[in-house]
Amino acid sequence: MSNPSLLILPGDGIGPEVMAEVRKIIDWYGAKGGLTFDVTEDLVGGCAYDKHGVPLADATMAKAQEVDAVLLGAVGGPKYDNLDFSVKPERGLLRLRKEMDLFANLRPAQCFDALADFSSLKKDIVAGLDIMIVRELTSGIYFGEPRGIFEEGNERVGINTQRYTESEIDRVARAAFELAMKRGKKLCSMEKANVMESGILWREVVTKVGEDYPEVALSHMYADAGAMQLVRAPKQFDVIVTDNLFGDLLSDAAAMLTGSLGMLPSASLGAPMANGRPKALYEPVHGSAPDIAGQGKANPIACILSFAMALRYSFDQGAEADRVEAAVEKVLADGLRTADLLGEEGVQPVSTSQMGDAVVAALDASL
Ligand SMILES: NC(=O)C1=CN([C@@H]2O[C@H](COP(=O)(O)OP(=O)(O)OC[C@H]3O[C@@H](n4cnc5c(N)ncnc54)[C@H](O)[C@@H]3O)[C@@H](O)[C@H]2O)C=CC1
Ligand SMILES: CC(C)CC(=O)C(=O)O
Ligand SMILES: [Mg+2]
Repeated sequence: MSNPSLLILPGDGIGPEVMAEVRKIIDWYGAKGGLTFDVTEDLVGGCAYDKHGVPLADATMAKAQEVDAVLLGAVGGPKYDNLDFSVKPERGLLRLRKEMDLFANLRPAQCFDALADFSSLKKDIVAGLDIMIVRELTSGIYFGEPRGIFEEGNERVGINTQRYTESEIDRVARAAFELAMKRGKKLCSMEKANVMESGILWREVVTKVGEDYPEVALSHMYADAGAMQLVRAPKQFDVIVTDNLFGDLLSDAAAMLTGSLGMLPSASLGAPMANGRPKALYEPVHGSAPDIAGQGKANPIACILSFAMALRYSFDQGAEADRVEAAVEKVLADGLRTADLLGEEGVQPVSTSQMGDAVVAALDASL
């Protein structure tokens, strides 16, 4: 049987820095962990634009469609801010998500015990936190038409369109209910049905899908109140399902409950392939962090935990995913902190690479 295949797209800014640490873990699995992956690497984002004039070459897109899973670092940066929107680095990532049809973006926010003191919230509010945000990823306002900047009378108008079909809502709702069934059997759906027709339809369809999952306690919240509840009492939630834009915002906010944006992984999943596993792309929730890029300051844990999600969802290696997560937990419990996790007096930060090395050492110790 052939090895599982991985396409690695490090991208821009801190993307290559955090991905280098994931490569150490992939190498560790090849050498000692009994799992060998066929890895190919390619360009996405600004670096792809620099080489090909587009943020995602067709050949890279085709590779992404063929492999068992894609791992992505981050895209974008100030160098590309004034590019025409059609070739901006972020469009490369949007194209991957759309053409791979990765409609369910799983963004788990877990507060490791060692970081409970470091969260933006008080310790008792976040200790033991383990919630899952399911963000719809291939539709909504990031993709709806019409979009653009148009002339209207004697001024310009910027337009984006929030658009959801029933089937788009149905499939992401089902993914969220399935997850809720495996977790705490509680699902909260967030939209703005009070002011948006797409929100009204969202609520109707999620409620209908809920009839197929009578064991799951379904609730609905307006997304603005949901944002407030997320920082007031996050442990009231188990699984949250929401649209593309609200999910983008709520998951960055949830990251700070865990201590840092550098802690939040994600899995973007589509329909099952012939082998029964979903089409999938794994990436940290954070961006290319131009303010710290090239300085060895980036926290690689979000990217490492994204690889753990790949082990779980694409490679049927739940025990190995647990092993990687336990290794991360150990290095944090040992007191290692990248600069984004510093708060305590007198603690010296470790570099991106030292954090990756420590996780590999913890994997060694786990054998
Ligand atoms: N999935 C992706 O590739 C994403 C790309 N972006 C792009 O990234 C660029 C920068 O966007 P920003 O709004 O600054 O968001 P960002 O997520 O890159 O950074 C926000 C803040 O969090 C910090 N941060 C992020 N990741 C970190 C890590 N691993 N370790 C330590 N600190 C970390 C940064 O230093 C910065 O202060 C933009 O071009 C944006 O479009 C933004 C979000 C997601
Ligand atoms: C295309 C991305 C830059 C949008 C984003 O912030 C995200 O998906 O988290
Ligand atoms: Mg985002």
